[in-house]
Amino acid sequence: MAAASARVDLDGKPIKPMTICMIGAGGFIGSHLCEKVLTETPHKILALDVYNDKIKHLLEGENASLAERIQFHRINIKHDSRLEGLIKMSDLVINLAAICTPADYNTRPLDTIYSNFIDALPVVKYCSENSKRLIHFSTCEVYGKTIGSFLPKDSPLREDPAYYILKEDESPCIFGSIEKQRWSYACAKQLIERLIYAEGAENGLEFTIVRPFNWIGPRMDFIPGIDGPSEGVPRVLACFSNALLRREPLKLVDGGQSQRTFIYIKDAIEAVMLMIENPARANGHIFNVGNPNNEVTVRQLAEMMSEIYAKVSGDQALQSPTVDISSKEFYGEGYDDSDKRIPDMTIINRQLGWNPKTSLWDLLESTLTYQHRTYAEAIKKVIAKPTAS
Ligand SMILES: NC(=O)c1ccc[n+]([C@@H]2O[C@H](COP(=O)([O-])OP(=O)(O)OC[C@H]3O[C@@H](n4cnc5c(N)ncnc54)[C@H](O)[C@@H]3O)[C@@H](O)[C@H]2O)c1
Ligand SMILES: O=C(O)[C@H]1O[C@H](OP(=O)(O)OP(=O)(O)OC[C@H]2O[C@@H](n3ccc(=O)[nH]c3=O)[C@H](O)[C@@H]2O)[C@H](O)[C@@H](O)[C@@H]1O
Repeated sequence: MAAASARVDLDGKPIKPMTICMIGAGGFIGSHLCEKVLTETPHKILALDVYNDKIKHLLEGENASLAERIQFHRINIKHDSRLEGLIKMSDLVINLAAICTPADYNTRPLDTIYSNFIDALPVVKYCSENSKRLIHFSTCEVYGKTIGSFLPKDSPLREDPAYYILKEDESPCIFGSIEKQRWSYACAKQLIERLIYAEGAENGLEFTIVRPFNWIGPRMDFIPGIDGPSEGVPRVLACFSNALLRREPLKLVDGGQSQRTFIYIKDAIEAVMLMIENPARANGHIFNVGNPNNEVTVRQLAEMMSEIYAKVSGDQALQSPTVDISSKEFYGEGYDDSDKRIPDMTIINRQLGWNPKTSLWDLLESTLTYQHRTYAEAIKKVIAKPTAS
């Protein structure tokens, strides 16, 4: 009889230890997933990435029992013959590798399309040929714009959830015209989803597709000039954190009217763990993973972050905490935006019984505490440095 403490899945069946090939393990989501897998399960990780700074604390053996279950392979999946061998050694493949910062979609559309579609192809192929289960990270951006956004501004139908809630098995994918190169990312992600789905239908590939809705938290992206390029433009959490740390106004693109639902990375990782350990319930499904209760406009996000940062840093908020900027000036030609993103949670609830827990205020408070602790001193030094005359 199994020990009372044996790990069991949602159907009460014991979970066997597995080897997970995690591609893109050195990124934001990968670093949190590695931490969770190592600290709470007996599974092993083959961690593939070109960088490992965000998982160094796991690799360097501060805790030897964790470090012995993770093996880092510095691999660029664009061109490395070791990829198939590592996939063959695994029970499960998780693919997180991608270019996924909006500033790149319209300025580096070729790299974006190659990264999100072409470079993912061999991963799908090796999984299919070697009968390996695949969890692939897509994006909520595959929904593009809401149907409601095409209605007249004063239409009462805009208030009807049927016109804006995003459902995995019903909502269409609505992108802008080809010259709006913003959609290069969403379109590449959509095509790789379709290919994975077809591999499942025609060749029996066991797959799960994850559509994250703005997961945020510690270790997301970089702070320009500190642990990333000075001219780099990360996603909104890091852009706003950078401005707060430097005591500069937060830039609101096109007035900050777009709406997003933000979810705490730690809540989202719980959902991924359920997918990993419940293949019978997760295979063949596409899952929205987001927090429908945490909706704000980008302007509201900026105001909330300014208030919370003042609290955690002890510094007074700026008199004018935000400034408007056009999308053309901020991102360049070809930018476009998703108007509103609220995930429908029916499928993930039914299959995995998962729900997000953390409020926007709480997740911003813990994330901004981390940002302040990690970066405030470094920023002070950079600002104090005399510039060459
Ligand atoms: N964070 C979110 O809220 C979010 C939302 C929607 C979708 N996603 C998707 O989730 C995945 C992970 O996102 P993230 O936020 O952790 O991004 P990230 O940029 O922090 O992580 C991606 C990692 O993949 C690695 N990588 C990229 N190309 C590679 C290559 N050719 N070979 C090896 N490694 C490579 C990068 O070095 C990086 O460490 C992406 O596919 C992204 O599109 C994330
Ligand atoms: O996170 C997600 O779910 C997906 O959405 C993101 O796209 P987006 O939400 O548009 O990217 P952010 O950089 O986080 O921007 C959010 C909003 O803030 C705005 N913004 C961004 C930065 C800034 O300084 N100011 C500002 O107003 C943007 O224009 C946008 O409307 C990225 O495409 C991916 O990481 C991911 O696939």
